[in-house]
Amino acid sequence: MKPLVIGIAGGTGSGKTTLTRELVSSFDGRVAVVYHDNYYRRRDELTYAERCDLNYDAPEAFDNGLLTEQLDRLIGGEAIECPIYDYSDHNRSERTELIEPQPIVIVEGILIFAEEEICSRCDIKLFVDTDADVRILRRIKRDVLERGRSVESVEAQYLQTVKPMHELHVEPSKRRADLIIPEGGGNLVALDMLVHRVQRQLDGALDPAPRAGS
Ligand SMILES: Nc1ncnc2c1ncn2[C@@H]1O[C@H](COP(=O)(O)OP(=O)(O)O)[C@@H](O)[C@H]1O
Ligand SMILES: O=c1ccn([C@@H]2O[C@H](COP(=O)(O)O)[C@@H](O)[C@H]2O)c(=O)[nH]1
Repeated sequence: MKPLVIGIAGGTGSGKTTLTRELVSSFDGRVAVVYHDNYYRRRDELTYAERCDLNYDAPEAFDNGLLTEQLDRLIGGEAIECPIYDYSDHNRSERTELIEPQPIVIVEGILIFAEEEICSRCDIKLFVDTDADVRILRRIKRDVLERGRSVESVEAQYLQTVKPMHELHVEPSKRRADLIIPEGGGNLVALDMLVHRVQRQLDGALDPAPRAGS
């Protein structure tokens, strides 16, 4: 049977990964996760300083051809060797990760609904909605502690690219979502409803992607 593909989008720091982890633990062993971030383009031709100045919040920053090709293979029941991205180096690492096919495939990333070819492959589209001030506070903390950045660099990047690209690409893509979840994985009511819905689809009690009026 074709796996159920769940897309999880939302701004940086909104809580996408937290929601993804909640779903993975709710459907233990039955979920494959594909992070759009792992498909940032390889930029070996640039120096580290040049890579620091790139715009990582526009759709062109990603190798969407590779993502859709690998996603289709996963949906078709094949394992994939997914690239692994190194945020500290602003480049794709040499390592890959084996992802086995599962009944549920989660695709997560800030811009997945801004890309028709990814959006159209998602049976359930979730958008995690969190206020911008909360997101930037979380991002400063995470980027300094986990991604090797200074507070000054996070501030500069946020004002130069992250915020304008969020307003141009991420926020409008919210319209394509089936469900908007305030605060993502911290929203226990939404999580509970979502888990029940996914379970019913796995049980075959619902059409794969039912639409109003259909
Ligand atoms: N509902 C929440 N309440 C408090 N902190 C949260 C909540 N959701 C996520 N966080 C924290 O915010 C940070 C960013 O969350 P994460 O899920 O990684 O966001 P994203 O994947 O959208 O960038 C993490 O440190 C996470 O623990
Ligand atoms: O080299 C890079 C690649 C990406 N980023 C930033 O990452 C976020 C997306 O990750 P979230 O986990 O959704 O926050 C995006 O806003 C990019 O700006 C980076 O800083 N450097």
